[in-house]
Amino acid sequence: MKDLVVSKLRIWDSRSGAALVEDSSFTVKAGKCLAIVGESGSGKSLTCRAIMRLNKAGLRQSGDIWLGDIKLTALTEKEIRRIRGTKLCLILQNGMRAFDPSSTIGSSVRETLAWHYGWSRSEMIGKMAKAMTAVKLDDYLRILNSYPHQLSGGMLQRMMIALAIVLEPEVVIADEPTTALDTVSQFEVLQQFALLRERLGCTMVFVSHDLGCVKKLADEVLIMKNGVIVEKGAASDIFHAPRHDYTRYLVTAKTSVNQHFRRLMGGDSFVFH
Ligand SMILES: Nc1ncnc2c1ncn2[C@@H]1O[C@H](COP(=O)(O)OP(=O)(O)OP(=O)(O)O)[C@@H](O)[C@H]1O
Repeated sequence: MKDLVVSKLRIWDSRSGAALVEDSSFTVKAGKCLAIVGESGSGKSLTCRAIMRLNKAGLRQSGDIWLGDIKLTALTEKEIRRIRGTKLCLILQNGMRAFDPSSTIGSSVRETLAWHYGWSRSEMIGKMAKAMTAVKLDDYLRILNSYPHQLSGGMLQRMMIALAIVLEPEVVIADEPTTALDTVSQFEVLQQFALLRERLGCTMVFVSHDLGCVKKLADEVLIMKNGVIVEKGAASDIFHAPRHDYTRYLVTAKTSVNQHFRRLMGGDSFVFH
């Protein structure tokens, strides 16, 4: 396992020249989970996509990104494509957009796995069945034969986690993977992320608006505002001794929402700490 190092990342719109992410530097130690938190439009997704080298053509980026001794920003398109999936895996907010809507889940998965590994069809199904059982997708044949629109958002997210289990990447980047889900599915998917980390020992970058999720998963937290990192540090410090006004605002806002909810529900048991 290797550290993921982002050094002086800058992203801008090549047409307008507008800076979207400015001088962003951070390290995710091997096996640790970094949460990126910030309001809408603060540059969280662009940062994740820059690591994957998946930002749109109209955007430019400078700065270096390393995974151990591999300089991701210097790889050719062919080389980075090999690394996506095997070493880096991106899990998106909307499972519907991750799978081809005109193919069954099984054929999308087979295509991804065949691209990376020379497994036979039965080997692939065997591995996926095991991984799907691990994320509580029990009726695996029915699910593999379904189209994305026939599955719920929570099932599609768990399907992506199952795929990550099979691909065993070194780094999992999850861009708001629970935002589009109802509260029960959010809780279940979050549990699966915790298990994924335990199982693979992978490094994780987890983008979330939800400080409850962040508290559950993250070792380190990075707070972004208007394309700039305003604070970074150990999760416990961010929650208990935030230094920046904006971080204090986020933490206080969460605490007051929780207190309000607690008063409404008449106790602690419903609050997601
Ligand atoms: N392809 C693009 N071309 C131009 N500007 C873009 C492009 N993609 C994103 N942006 C802009 O870059 C800024 C950061 O976007 P980004 O998607 O990283 O925000 P975010 O923090 O992930 O927000 P959210 O929580 O809403 O997903 C926003 O102002 C957005 O409008």
